[in-house]
Amino acid sequence: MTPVLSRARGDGRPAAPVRIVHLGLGNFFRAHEAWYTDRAPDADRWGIAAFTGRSTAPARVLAAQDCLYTVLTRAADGDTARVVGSLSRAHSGTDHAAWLASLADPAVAILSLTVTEAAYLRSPDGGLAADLPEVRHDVATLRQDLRAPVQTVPGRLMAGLAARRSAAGPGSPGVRAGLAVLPGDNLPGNGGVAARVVTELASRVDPGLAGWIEQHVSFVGTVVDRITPATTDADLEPAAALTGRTDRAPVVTEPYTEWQLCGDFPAGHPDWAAAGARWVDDIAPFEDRKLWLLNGGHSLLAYAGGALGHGTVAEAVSDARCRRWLGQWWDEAVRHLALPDGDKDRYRAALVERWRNPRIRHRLAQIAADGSQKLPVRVLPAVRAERRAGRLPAGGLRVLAGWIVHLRGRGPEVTDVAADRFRALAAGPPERAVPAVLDALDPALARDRPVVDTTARLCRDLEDAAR
Ligand SMILES: NC(=O)c1ccc[n+]([C@@H]2O[C@H](COP(=O)([O-])OP(=O)(O)OC[C@H]3O[C@@H](n4cnc5c(N)ncnc54)[C@H](O)[C@@H]3O)[C@@H](O)[C@H]2O)c1
Ligand SMILES: O=P(O)(O)OC[C@@H](O)[C@@H](O)[C@H](O)[C@H](O)CO
Repeated sequence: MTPVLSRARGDGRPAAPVRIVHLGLGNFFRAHEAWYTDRAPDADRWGIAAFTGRSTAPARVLAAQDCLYTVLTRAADGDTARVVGSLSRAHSGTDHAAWLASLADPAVAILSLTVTEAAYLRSPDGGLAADLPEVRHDVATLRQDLRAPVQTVPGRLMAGLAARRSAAGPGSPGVRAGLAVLPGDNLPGNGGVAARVVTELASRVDPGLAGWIEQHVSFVGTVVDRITPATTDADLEPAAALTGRTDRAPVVTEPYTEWQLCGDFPAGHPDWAAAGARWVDDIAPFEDRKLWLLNGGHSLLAYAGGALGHGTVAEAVSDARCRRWLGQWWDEAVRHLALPDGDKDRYRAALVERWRNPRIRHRLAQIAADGSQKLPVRVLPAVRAERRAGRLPAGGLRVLAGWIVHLRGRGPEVTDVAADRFRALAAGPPERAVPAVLDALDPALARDRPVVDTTARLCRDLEDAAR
């Protein structure tokens, strides 16, 4: 029988001392930040302690193989494998004591997270959604006891930072406080978003902590790019064939990868630049390029392609109708991207190649989730910019129409933090549903007659094409 991955047998690298604590032990983190860390020349000094969201299974499976796992880089013509050893510890998210202790450790320099867009719990104005029951629960709990288990991501971050402040307090003068928070979710200004929800929560619980965070914690903005679909059982065998080891938790990803970072690391960081990451002074153009062209394009394929009956990105992008719609959306979006034309053209061409890779099975259902959180950042900025320029952007409106058709029951099943509200708004004839959904996304769009009429027409066209 093929032996299980094991450091004692010489697989991966020896576990490095923990200097990074990560929340969200998902596939993307393992194919991206942990992979860059493993490839950094100073990897032997930067171990990661990673915590799951809520489930205990990923931590258990990884711990049983010494926290080692295989990254299968899947090109159109074959796989290559790398055993990644940068995870030094894997914890269940339910182990709150370990979370607090890890962040109190003065050797820890970075708190990173990949928790999905929805988990930041933002209100429509971008601040913390303080009225949500789970946020109210965390505020009440933390006011009583800063070490008590909490439910939300902002609550967990705040509790961890409170533990760090206690460890660095006057009683422990030698303890270094400085820490960088490093989000890896697909949100514009993700560093600022994380800073805002955590500080707003802290202000409600312990205003002194909010001030301490401002003084000691830096929030780094990032753009992350590497298509990483959910692993299936069919991926276990190729991983074992390439490494000669049994791995119950391999990750499949594409060869293409990018990582832009912008911000300070008060207590240092691995030499990620040597592994291919790039530090930039202005991250906004890279965010727009990634979120509008890739993620916005993905959403178009998920909703419009899903309505046509496609199940994966590769299937949808092979459909000439979807490719025409993509081109239309991209032509609109790139007019508002502050990057050289050559860069935009290269990114577009690369995207089509990346998505055509038939060996990456990226399910449209995975991408379709949480449209209510994603469309406002992936599609609406370019739609608004086109309207300001006096144009009617049918490509962008088709993404919105696709989502409305999806909410009305076409394509993948609806999974959304606000599913009930948006499904109810999207019910009934398109003439009523379209302005109702647009109004919830942005009231100005619902007041814009040509936008409403065009979106309703695109909805009807898609529903006809889906029949
Ligand atoms: N998969 C990709 O191609 C990709 C690429 C770029 C960025 N991302 C970003 O990474 C995120 C995760 O993607 P993934 O592919 O790893 O998904 P995944 O399903 O493998 O992992 C999601 C992770 O988020 C955690 N999580 C979800 N809700 C949470 C909550 N309320 N509290 C704490 N943790 C929570 C889960 O526990 C899990 O660890 C995406 O939502 C996206 O923002 C993904
Ligand atoms: O993971 P999400 O839901 O933010 O978005 C789905 C995909 O568009 C996304 O995961 C991309 O694959 C990724 O952003 C590529 O870098």
